[in-house]
Amino acid sequence: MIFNFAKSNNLTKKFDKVFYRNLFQLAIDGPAASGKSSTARMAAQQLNFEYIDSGAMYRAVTLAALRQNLSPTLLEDVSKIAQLAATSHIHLHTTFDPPPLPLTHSIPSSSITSSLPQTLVYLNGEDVTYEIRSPEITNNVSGIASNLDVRKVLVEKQRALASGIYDENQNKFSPTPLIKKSPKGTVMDGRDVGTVILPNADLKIFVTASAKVRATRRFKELQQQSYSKRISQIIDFNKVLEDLEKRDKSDYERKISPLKKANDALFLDSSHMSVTEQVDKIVELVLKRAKEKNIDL
Ligand SMILES: Nc1ncnc2c1ncn2[C@@H]1O[C@H](COP(=O)(O)OP(=O)(O)O)[C@@H](O)[C@H]1O
Ligand SMILES: Nc1ccn([C@H]2C[C@H](O)[C@@H](COP(=O)(O)OP(=O)(O)O)O2)c(=O)n1
Repeated sequence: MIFNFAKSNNLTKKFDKVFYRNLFQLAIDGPAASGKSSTARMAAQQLNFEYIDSGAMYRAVTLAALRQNLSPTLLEDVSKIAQLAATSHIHLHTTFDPPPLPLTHSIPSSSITSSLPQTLVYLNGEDVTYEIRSPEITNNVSGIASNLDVRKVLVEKQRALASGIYDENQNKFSPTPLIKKSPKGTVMDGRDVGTVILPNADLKIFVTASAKVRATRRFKELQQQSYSKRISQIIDFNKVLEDLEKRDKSDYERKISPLKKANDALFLDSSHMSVTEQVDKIVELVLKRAKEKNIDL
């Protein structure tokens, strides 16, 4: 099924007004490993907000495309990838109380993050949470994300998700709001949330850190993943840094929706901040903005 964009646009506009009148929208953008998703999830937990990981949706489409041997550089494959983005059921579920990771003697206790919130990602009902973080997907996602047709489809779904009118299980837009629990707002992170997806967000934060700091974070994350999967794998820091800089270049320089700070976004350099400090700062900025705008959180 291909979405009727004109129709879904009208729906989005209509319910943006009705449903989001009193809900807070927080947009967080920034380069890879700046700490967007982990801190956005923790801030969402503290604020009772819904969390939407827009990057996970690009990753899920990349996985679907690679499984069908489709390449974003081949003209004949491009429309097939956009079609896959439209027809795939991508379901995000953030759990604030995840089950503990399997313990092995080789995991340093400092690296166990089981008490942190996690976002489970389902592609057509299959749990692909870990698969979409593999180096193969990471190295191919920029090519898919720079495709205009894919972006049109996913931006539409992301806006509808933030407005509570997209049913991820059915892959359908709904005429009535779907969020069953009552979050006080939405936080979405990505590259174009403040500039394209939610241009009227109540607060926009552009978070970054130096490439070396970000590569160190990714390096530690990859080491931890190989511990928990019980595989001994040599991870080369210079390769992690090189891949990250390559992806930065592609995210910043692409023609469509490049990674860019929105004019009205606040800049947050997390190079010298701990995760807790970063979360506290985000929560503080949200509470301050909500007070200024008379939004009751
Ligand atoms: N301020 C911080 N200090 C140290 N590590 C951090 C910080 N913010 C995030 N991290 C860690 O860095 C890694 C990448 O963070 P993540 O939130 O996935 O980044 P992004 O979503 O921007 O790609 C994660 O392992 C996370 O726990
Ligand atoms: N709103 C978004 C979110 C992500 N993307 C692209 C850019 C990134 O290279 C990929 C993956 O995003 P993701 O946030 O998962 O990547 P990192 O965790 O920051 O490494 O998707 C995008 O183009 N627009």
